[in-house]
Amino acid sequence: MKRNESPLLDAYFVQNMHRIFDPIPVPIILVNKETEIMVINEDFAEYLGHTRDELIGKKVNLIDPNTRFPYVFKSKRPEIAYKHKFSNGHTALVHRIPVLDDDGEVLYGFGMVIFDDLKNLQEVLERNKLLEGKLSIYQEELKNIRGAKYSWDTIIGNSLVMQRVKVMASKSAKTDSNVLIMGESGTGKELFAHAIHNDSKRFDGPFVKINCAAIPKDLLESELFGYEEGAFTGAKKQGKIGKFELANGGTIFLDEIGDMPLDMQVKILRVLQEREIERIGSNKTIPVDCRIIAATNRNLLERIRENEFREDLYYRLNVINIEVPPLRERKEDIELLSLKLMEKLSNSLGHYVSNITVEALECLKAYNWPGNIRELENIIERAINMVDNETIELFHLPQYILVKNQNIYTEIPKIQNLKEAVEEVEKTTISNCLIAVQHNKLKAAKLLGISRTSLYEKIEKYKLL
Ligand SMILES: Nc1ncnc2c1ncn2[C@@H]1O[C@H](COP(=O)(O)OP(=O)(O)OP(=O)(O)O)[C@@H](O)[C@H]1O
Repeated sequence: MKRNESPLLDAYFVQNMHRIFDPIPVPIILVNKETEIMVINEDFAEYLGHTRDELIGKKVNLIDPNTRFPYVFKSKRPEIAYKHKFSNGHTALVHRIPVLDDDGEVLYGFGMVIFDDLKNLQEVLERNKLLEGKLSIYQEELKNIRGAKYSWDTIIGNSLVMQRVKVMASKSAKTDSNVLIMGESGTGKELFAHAIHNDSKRFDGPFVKINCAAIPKDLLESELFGYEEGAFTGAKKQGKIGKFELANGGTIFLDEIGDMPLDMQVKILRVLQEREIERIGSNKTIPVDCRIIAATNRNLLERIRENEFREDLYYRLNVINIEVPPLRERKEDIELLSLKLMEKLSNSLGHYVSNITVEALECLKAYNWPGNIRELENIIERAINMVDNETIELFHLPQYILVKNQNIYTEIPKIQNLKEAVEEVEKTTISNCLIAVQHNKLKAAKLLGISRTSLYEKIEKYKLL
C-alpha cells in the first residue's frame, strides 16, 4: 500500500485486521496518522462503551479526549505501560506505539490496554510482593534447616593432628567422592561434614542429615527413600519425599552409619551404585545427584568381622577416610577450645565469663575426656552457670573431674595461708552441696551439719547465690 492511500478506504484490509485483533483478549486499537480509528477490536469497543461501527473512522479524541496519540506521533517514541484515564472513568495501563515508515514518518498509531483496572493491578502487585516476601522467608528458613551451618573456622583446634585432619578434609571438599568420617562420639564429625559441604561445589545445594541410629528401623527406609501416596497404613495421604531426594544437588550426611541395619545397608549400597532411588510403594526410579558423607563412632572393620556391616558398603563409602582424633590425643587444643566455648556459651547464656584459672585449665588437661568436645562443652556451660565473676575456677568444675585429677594438686602445689585454704574448701563444699540438692537450703544445711542461719551467712559471704 502506498503511503498516501487512505487505509480507511480499504475495507478488505480493515476486515482482515479485525480478524486478527478480535480473538486477542485485550483491548487493541489502530489509528491512522490523522488519529482516526481504523481498527479496534470488540474488547476495546466494549470497554469504551460503544459498538465498533460507532467508532470506526472517528477521530480518537472525540471518543477519548485524554488520548495521547497526537503527542506520540510528535515524539515518535512509544509510551510503554503508561497510566491512562479514559473518559468513561477507567484508569488503565496502556501501550501507545507509533508505527513509522522507512523514512521515519508516522503511518499508524497502535494502542493496547495491558491492565484495564489499576485497582486490581495494585492488588495483584501487593499479593505478588507478599508472596515474594513469604517465599524469601521460607527460602531462608529452608536454607537454615537444610543448609550446612559450620565451616572450617568453626572447627577449633590448632594441634598438629587437627591441622592434618583439616588439610585432608579440605582436600576432600574439592572432590565429589564419598567420604567416611570416623572418630569417637563428640569429636566433631558432624562439624567436618558441614564444613566439607560448605567448601564444596555443592555449597549452594542442600545439606541433609539423617541419624541412622536415632530413627527406628521400620521408619528408616521411608525417611531415606520417601513413599508414594497410600504406600502403607499410617502413611501420609500425599506421600512423602525422602532424604535422598531432598539432598538432590547437595550432600546427604549419613550419621552413625555403623548402626544401620543390614537390610538397609543393601539398599544404600544400591543407591551408591545406581545413583537412583525408588520411593516405597512405587517402582518408578528417580535419579538422585547427591554427595555422600557418612560418619561413625564404631569400628567398622570389627563390625564387618561380626557380620554386622557389609564389606562392599564399607569400601564404597571409604573412598576418602577422615579420622577425627579424640580430645585426649590433642590436649594442646583444650585451652583454645575452652576459651572459644566460653565465648560462645557466654553469649547464649547471657552471662559473660572470659577467664579460666591455670589450675582449672590444668585440671581440664589432665582429664581423659571420654565424651570429647561435647563433654567439654557441657562442663564449660555448667561452670559458667556457677561463676559469679568472669573467671572459671577449680571449684566450678564437677567433682568427678577433680577426683580423677587429684594428682594435679600435688603436682602443682599452691601455697596459701590456712584461713584462705579453709575458706576455699568451705566454699567448694557448700557450692557442691547446693548443686547436689538443687539449692534446697534446708536439705543443704542438714547435709553440711550446720544451722540454716549459718548456711545463709556463708552463702552470702562466698556469694554462692
Ligand atoms: N573442633 C571443634 N570446635 C568447636 N566445637 C566443636 C569441635 N568439635 C566438636 N565441637 C562441638 O562438640 C559437639 C559435638 O560435635 P559433633 O556433633 O560434631 O560430634 P560427633 O563426632 O558428630 O558426635 P556423635 O558421634 O555423637 O554424633 C557439638 O556441639 C560441636 O559444636
